[in-house]
Amino acid sequence: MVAADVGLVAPPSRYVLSEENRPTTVAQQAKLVIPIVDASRVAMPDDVEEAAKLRSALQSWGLFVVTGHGMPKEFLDEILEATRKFFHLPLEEKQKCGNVIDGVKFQNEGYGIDRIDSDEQILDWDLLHEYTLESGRVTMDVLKAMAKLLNQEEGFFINMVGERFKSYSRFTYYPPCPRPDLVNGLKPHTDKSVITLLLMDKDVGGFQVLKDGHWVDVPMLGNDLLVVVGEGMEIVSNAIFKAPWHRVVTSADKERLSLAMFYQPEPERIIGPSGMLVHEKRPAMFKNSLVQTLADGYWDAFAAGGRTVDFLNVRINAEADAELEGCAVVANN
Ligand SMILES: O=C(O)CCC(=O)C(=O)O
Ligand SMILES: [Fe+2]
Repeated sequence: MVAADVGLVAPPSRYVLSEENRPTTVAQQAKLVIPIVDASRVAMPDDVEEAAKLRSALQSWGLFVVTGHGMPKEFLDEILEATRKFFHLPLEEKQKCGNVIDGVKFQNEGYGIDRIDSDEQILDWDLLHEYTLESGRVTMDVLKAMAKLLNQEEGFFINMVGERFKSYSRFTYYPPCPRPDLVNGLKPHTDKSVITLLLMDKDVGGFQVLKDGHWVDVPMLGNDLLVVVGEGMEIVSNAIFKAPWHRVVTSADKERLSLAMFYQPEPERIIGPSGMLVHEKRPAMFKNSLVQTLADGYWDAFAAGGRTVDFLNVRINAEADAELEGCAVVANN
């Protein structure tokens, strides 16, 4: 690109990050391999080897690639294709299902910045419904396996968050950006969910996770999904499982899609560290909070570039944030 072109294709200035917050070259790629867990194996009661992989993935990353989830390639392709079709509709069509009512009131469902959902007519309801069921099954298996890692009965986390706990789907479209070095696709954040299950674009990468103070690329996963621990899990597990910081960087010439399913506790529940995981050597790391309060605080925390537990002063003990020490990118954001 010649210098004169840069001005023409540069992103609008309000998207351009200050120098210290720009996506930097990703470090230490060669030595790092994102952990992989087989969902069908981890659901087996006696698969000690797979349970050990899950433990190590959670301890060192807070996320992992999930294989063996049983969803056929054609099914996942169909979902991504329907999502793409929706985002390619003219703006007026997409705005018919906008997430702002009467130009003011922001609602959870709809098309818009930050919170994006599907138009059921385009991304047909049956398809999304089936995906919700399938991904719910995978998530339940993961939650059961996580409970067993802590020597608790299978339903430990599921009961804590409530059997009616909710899944929100968020479809995100990242247009190509001529200067990926200057902007975020999605800024650094932790999820507020208990668990997030992510179906990512098969052709365009961009997801990065903060590991030991460095941003690390999560490669494209094909038919595999990504499980990400959220702040809800961090709270109920008394910070034994921690929510990783992650972000998305853009591509100069390709659009990117993702579909995130966020599993969240029933809004009227109070959540806090489980009594089973609080003891003399490990006091409670968080106060109890109403789920709805955490949910409401999330977007303010996101806007401020922080975590909900910190933004709402839910954290009692600083230990849970050790990973972030020395990371200017997030601290300054
Ligand atoms: O688009 C992605 O791959 C990640 C999305 C994400 O992290 C989120 O929606 O919370
Ligand atoms: Fe996220």
